[in-house]
Amino acid sequence: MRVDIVSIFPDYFAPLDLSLIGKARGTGLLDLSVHDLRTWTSDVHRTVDDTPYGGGPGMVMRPEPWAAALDAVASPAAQLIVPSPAGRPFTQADAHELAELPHLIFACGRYEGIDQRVLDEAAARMPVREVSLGDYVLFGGEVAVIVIMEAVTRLLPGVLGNADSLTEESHAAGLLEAPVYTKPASWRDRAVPEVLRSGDHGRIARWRRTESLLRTAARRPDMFAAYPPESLDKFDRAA
Ligand SMILES: Nc1nc2cc(Br)ccc2s1
Repeated sequence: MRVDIVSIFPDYFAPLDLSLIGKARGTGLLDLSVHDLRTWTSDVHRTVDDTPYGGGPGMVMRPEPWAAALDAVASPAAQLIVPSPAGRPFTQADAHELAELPHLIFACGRYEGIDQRVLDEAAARMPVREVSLGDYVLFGGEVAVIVIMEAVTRLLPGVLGNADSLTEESHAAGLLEAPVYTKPASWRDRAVPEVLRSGDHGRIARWRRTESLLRTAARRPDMFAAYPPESLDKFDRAA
């Protein structure tokens, strides 16, 4: 997968040199380039913003540098991802979709955002997704891109050592993950649920599914309501 990130703060992406994303870059699973938007400015002050038409607070990112940047990094297979508080909610399903794509371009907005014509112009040549990571406002899109890059990269074949982890995790099957435990069997007088130490894999699977359903019902009624009723098995805590 090829990924191009355009930002006025390229140093924000140093974390993408670390851990499994850094390894994916090293092995060639991920071809990631980070670009400074100011590369495509033409004035001595390398200006990327200006005052908003219609008035209002703050500044808006100028279209010209963005148009030149996108022209420079685009490819016929590229899709543009723009984190925005006004975007569609980003979900695990979106992460799976993006993980299948050959080329992602991330545009990191700052200030009050990017001139809308940049997105309109881009949409004439490639799919454009404005995505939100939650109902809050950040200083810019950089942190959101790091989050999306983690969610997507871990789904790329070969990145996670144990691909099985992807089947059990939260949101994988439309449910939240069951609680997890490790040694010691008893810690500060708190014991690991006996079923998990029973060796009875059928019981363990039922217990985990029940815990997932209960957690989802309690913490994410929206997800629980969307869970297909035919998939609901009886709550069997006597697993
Ligand atoms: N939650 C989010 N806030 C912001 C702010 C800016 Br400025 C750009 C992108 C995003 S995504």
